[in-house]
Amino acid sequence: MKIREIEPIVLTSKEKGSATWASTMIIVRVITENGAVGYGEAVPTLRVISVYNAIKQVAKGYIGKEVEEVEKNYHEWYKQDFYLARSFESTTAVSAIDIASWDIIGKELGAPIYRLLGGKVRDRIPVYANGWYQDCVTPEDFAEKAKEVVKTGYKALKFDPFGPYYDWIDERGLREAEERVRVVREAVGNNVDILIEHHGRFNANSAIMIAKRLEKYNPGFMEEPVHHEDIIGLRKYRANTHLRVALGERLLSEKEAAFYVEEGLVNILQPDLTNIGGVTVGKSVIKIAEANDVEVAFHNAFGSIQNAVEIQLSAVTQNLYLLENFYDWFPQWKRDLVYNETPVEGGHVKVPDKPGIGVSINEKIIEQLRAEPIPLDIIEEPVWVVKGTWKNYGV
Ligand SMILES: O=C(O)[C@H](O)[C@@H](O)[C@H](O)[C@H](O)CO
Ligand SMILES: [Mg+2]
Repeated sequence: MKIREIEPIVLTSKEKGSATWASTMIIVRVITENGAVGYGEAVPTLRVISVYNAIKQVAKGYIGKEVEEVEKNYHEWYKQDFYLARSFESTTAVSAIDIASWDIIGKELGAPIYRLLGGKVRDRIPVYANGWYQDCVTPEDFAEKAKEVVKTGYKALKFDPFGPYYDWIDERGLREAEERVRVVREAVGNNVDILIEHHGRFNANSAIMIAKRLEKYNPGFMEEPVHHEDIIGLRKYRANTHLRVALGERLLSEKEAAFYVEEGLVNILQPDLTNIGGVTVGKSVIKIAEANDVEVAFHNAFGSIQNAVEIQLSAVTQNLYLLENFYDWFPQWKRDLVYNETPVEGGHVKVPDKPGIGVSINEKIIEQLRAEPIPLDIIEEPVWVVKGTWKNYGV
């Protein structure tokens, strides 16, 4: 089936997400010559306009191609683009089109993606909570909300306890971060995994000081402890702490993921199907991790189509640690977009059996919330921060 049309669509609403960049979704609708329709999702961040335009450019390479030939189509674009693995805009565009292609293939064959990839190894996906700590500043704020989260059945939660500290941290920052983590540990008990998000913003020395302060609370992992491209710093960090490192949300290709895994720089890999190359690249990255005793916890911070396809891949991942989950902190419209077909129950999501990405798309929501891509305003609290945890801090 030849691809006839590829349409990028920006969705946004007055009802916002828990982080600024999560308030918008960029989705892609792929239509074949015989009228089959599939959906994918791309990453918004601060680059809504450039991603929207990148999808239009990448589409030129996919229109007229056989939708089933996902491997060939990916490599054809890799060859054309030249800078593919260096361009987030291009890889997220390819990823979204690839996801939509798999959606179409699954729908044509009447099979969910997990069946096309060898079948599921589990029926329910264990998830961890993120996005739950909006407006938390004091240790008590964090403890109170953490208690509510575990009450609903979550066995793991992630948060960033470092407020507006950036690049380096001082004694006050260390003490306050420790206090937040200490009270959360006390609030949730010892059977819940506490996952520490650094958002890739510290130099190695500060990250090492943080690790030493927090190790007594047994964090499940330390995520992106140093700046993304600081491989020297990451090596230094690895040499100075035994804590497990999680990273992967900014990896843009199979080779890049292989490098981190094979160099022993990561314990828990967090590939994001919406920018690493979709299902086509994602399925082999899982295998690279598995062969090297690295667990997988897909990065899943944007929208309900990303969530749906990552549930499918989590179902086939033997070495799955957890799937990230914002679902309970999504604005309602994101749940409505997939008819709320993937709710979290008792810290798990049931793997849906519908074909393709496993959920149906509510076209009415698309028509209601479709928006022009516009530049986002730059405000003090960066787009990746869970709202209200930075600007109210008072440094
Ligand atoms: O691991 C993650 O989920 C990412 O680092 C981010 O996507 C943020 O957590 C999100 O922006 C909320 O702050
Ligand atoms: Mg992260």
